[in-house]
Amino acid sequence: MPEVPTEARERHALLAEQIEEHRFRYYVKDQPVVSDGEFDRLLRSLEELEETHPELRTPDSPTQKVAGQYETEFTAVLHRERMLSLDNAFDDEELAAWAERVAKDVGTPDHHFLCELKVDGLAVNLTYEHGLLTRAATRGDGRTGEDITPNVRTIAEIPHRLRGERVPDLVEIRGEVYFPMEAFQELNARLVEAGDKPFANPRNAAAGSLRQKDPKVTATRPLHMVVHGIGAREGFDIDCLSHAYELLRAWGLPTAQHNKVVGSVQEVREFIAHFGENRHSVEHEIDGVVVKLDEIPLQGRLGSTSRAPRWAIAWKYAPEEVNTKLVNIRVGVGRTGRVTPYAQVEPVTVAGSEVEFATLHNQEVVKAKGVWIGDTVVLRKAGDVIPEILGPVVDLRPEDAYEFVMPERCPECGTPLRAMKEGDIDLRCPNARSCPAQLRERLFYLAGRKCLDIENFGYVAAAALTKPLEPDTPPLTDEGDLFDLTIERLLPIKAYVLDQDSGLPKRDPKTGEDKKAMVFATKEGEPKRNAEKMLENIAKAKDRPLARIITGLSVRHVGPVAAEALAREFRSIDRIEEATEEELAAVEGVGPVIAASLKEWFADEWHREILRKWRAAGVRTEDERAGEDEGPRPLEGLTVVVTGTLERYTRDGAKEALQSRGAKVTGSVSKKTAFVVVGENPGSKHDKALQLKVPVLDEAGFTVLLEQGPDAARAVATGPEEPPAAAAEGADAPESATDPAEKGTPTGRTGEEMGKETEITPQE
Ligand SMILES: NC(=O)c1ccc[n+]([C@@H]2O[C@H](COP(=O)([O-])OP(=O)(O)OC[C@H]3O[C@@H](n4cnc5c(N)ncnc54)[C@H](O)[C@@H]3O)[C@@H](O)[C@H]2O)c1
Ligand SMILES: [Zn+2]
Repeated sequence: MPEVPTEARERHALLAEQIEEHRFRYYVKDQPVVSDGEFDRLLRSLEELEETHPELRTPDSPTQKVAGQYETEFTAVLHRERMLSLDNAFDDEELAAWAERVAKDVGTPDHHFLCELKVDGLAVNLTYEHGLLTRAATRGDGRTGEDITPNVRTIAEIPHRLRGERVPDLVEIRGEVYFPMEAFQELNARLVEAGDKPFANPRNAAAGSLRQKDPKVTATRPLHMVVHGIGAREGFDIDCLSHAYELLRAWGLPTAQHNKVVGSVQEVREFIAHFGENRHSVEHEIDGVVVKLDEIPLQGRLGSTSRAPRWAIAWKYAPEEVNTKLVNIRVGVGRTGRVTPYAQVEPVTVAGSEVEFATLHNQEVVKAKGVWIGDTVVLRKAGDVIPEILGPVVDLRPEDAYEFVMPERCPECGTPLRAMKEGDIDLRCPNARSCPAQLRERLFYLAGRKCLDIENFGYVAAAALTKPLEPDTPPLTDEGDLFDLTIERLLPIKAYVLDQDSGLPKRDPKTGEDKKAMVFATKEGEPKRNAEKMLENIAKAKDRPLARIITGLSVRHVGPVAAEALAREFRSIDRIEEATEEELAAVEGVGPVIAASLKEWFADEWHREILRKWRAAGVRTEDERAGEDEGPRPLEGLTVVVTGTLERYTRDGAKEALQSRGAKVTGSVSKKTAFVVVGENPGSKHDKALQLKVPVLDEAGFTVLLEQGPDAARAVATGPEEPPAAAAEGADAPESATDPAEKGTPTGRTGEEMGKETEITPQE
C-alpha cells in the first residue's frame, strides 16, 4: 500500500482541526464564525482527501462522527438509540446514485420515498415514558447529549403528556427546534439593548435560546418544533415512518405539514424543485429536503454508518446566507428625500448573484442589529428579496470596528436632515427641489417604466443632467425644463458615471479611479446617437397617458394605482389641483393620506411652476377623453390582484386591461379581494388567496373576466363558489406602505425604477 504523502497528512490534520473548532463554536457556543456553506465545503474537502487516501479515514476523523463530544455546562445524558446526522446530495447525480443503491440493497421494487423539508434549527430528542415527557436532550455526539429538559418544557408546542389512546410505554421523539425569522430581529434588538451579544442568524438564536442555563430565559423566546423522526420505542409497532407521524400527531406532537410519500426518484425531484421555488412560503426556514425510505423494516435492512443512516439523504439548497465583511455603512437619499443607511459589504455571491449592498432601512435598525463597521456579518438573500444583513459575528469583531453614526447633513447637498413629522423615525433632506440626489432619483423615476418610459434615459443621464462635473450649472435644477432640453445643452456635459444600485461612481477598471465621461458627445464632439434618441424619446413622452404623468410627479404616496384613480376621476391635473382635500379623499383608491399629500404638493410654488413649464412644452395635463362618455365599466367596484407571470400579458398590460374596465388593482390579497389572477410561479399571494378563500383565476379565467365579466369568471375560478361578502363592494386594500419610493433596493430605490435596459452608455 502506498504511503500517504506527508503533505496530504498535514492537510488532513489541519482541516480536521479547523472542522472541530467550527463545530465547537457552532454546537457549544452557538456563535459560529463561518457560514454553513463554508463549513460544508471544508467537510467536503476532507471527504475528498479521504477518498484519495483512504488510510486517513480513521474512526476519529470528523467525517466519521456525529458532531463531536464536548464538555458543556449541561448534564450529559445517554440517548437510548443513537441520533445520527445525514449524508448529503449536492446534485442530481448524487441523489440518483443514492436511490439506486437503496433500490439494490432493499431488494424489492416495492418501496417508497418519504420527502420531508429540512428544517434549519437544532436537533432534540424527547423521551416519553408512559406518555410523560421525562427527558429532553440535544444531539451531542449522537450517543450522549445535553440534558435540556427544563428548557424544552417551556416550548408551548411540545406536550408534557401525550394524549389519546394507545400511548406507548416508551418512545424517543426526534425533531428540530427553530426560531422564526420574523422574531429574530426583535430578539437581537433586545439583546443589543441589554448589552448582550446578538445572534448571527435564527438557527444560532434557536440553539442559544434553548441551551440557556436558566430556563426562564428560554421561556421568553418564541421557539417552535417540528418532529422528524423516532428513536427507541416500546409498546407499539409501525410499518412506515409516514404512518408513525400520523400516530405522533394524534398524540399531540407537532409533526410536519409538507411531508409527501412518493414512489419514484422523479417525484422526489419534483418535490425538491417545488420547495426550491416556494422555499419562503413555508412557516420555517428550510435549508433542504430530506428523502427517507418510508418502510421501517427496509430501513433496518439498510442500516447506518457511524455517522448517518443509509436509508436517508439530505438534499441541500443553495445557501442563502453567507459571511462577508461590512466595509461601510453609507446613506442614500431617495426620491422623496428619505435618507436611508445601507450596508456596503465585500462583494460576495449568494443565491446566484453578486451582492455588494444590503438594506439597513434606518438608523434604528442599524442599532438594533448590533452591526459595527468592520464586522464580519451574515448576509442573507432570500429569493427576489433585497439582500439584508442578519447580524454580526461578534466573535470576529476587530479592534478597530466602530458603530455607525447617522450623519446630520445630507451627504449630497449638505442640508441638515430632519424628521418631517413628529415621531417619524425616518430622516429626510428637506431640500426637495434641488438636492441633486433627490432630483436625480425623481428624474430617473419619471423616465422609468412606470411613468414616461423614456428610452435611452437612464441613471447615468439623470445624474449627468442634474450634477455634472462640467459645465458649472446643470441643465436641470428641477423637472421643469426636461422637455426644453437641446442637444447644444447636452454636448458639453461631463459627469461621473454613477452606478444605479448604489448611487456611487463606478470605478474605472484600468485606473481604479471614479469613472468620468463625456456623457452625450463623441470624442469628436458630435452628438452620440443615444443622445439624439433620448431627446426624440423625451419629445414622444409628452403624450403619455395622464395617469403616468401624474405618477411621474413623485407626489409622496401617489404611486401608479392612486394616479390611475385620480386620472380617472378628475381627468385633468388642473381639476386635481382645484379639488378640495375632502373631494380628493373621497375618491376610491385615494383616501386621506394621499389627499393631504397632494394638497401639500400643490402648495409649493415650484411644483406649480413645473406644471406651467410642462404645459407650455405641450405635455399632456388633461385626458382627451375628458367630458366624453365613459365606456362600459363591467368590473367597477372589484378589487383584483395579479401575481406570477402571465403568458399573453405583461404585468402592466394586465393591470391596464383591468383598470380600463373599472377594476381596482392592488398588490396584496385581503378578504376584500374579488379575484386573484395567478400566472406562472405565483408565490405567497396565491397561498394567501387559498387561505382566505378568494376565487383564483388562471390566465384563461382572466380572459373570461375581461371578456365576459365577473359572474362568468366566478364560474371558472378555483376556490369558493360564492365570493366573499365584501368583494363586490371593492373596498380598499389593507393599508400598507403605499409610497412606492420607500421600498426597493438596498439604497431605498424601488425595483420598478431599476433595471432599465437601454440608456446612454458612456464611452472612454
Ligand atoms: N457554520 C459552522 O461553523 C457550522 C459548524 C458545524 C455545522 N454547521 C452546519 O450545521 C449543519 C450540521 O450538520 P449536521 O451534522 O447536523 O447535519 P445536517 O444538518 O446536514 O443533517 C442532519 C440534521 O438535519 C436535521 N434535520 C432537519 N430536518 C430534518 C428532517 N426532516 N429529517 C431528519 N433530519 C432533519 C436533524 O437535526 C439532523 O440531525 C450543516 O448544515 C452545517 O453546515 C455549521
Ligand atoms: Zn440633499
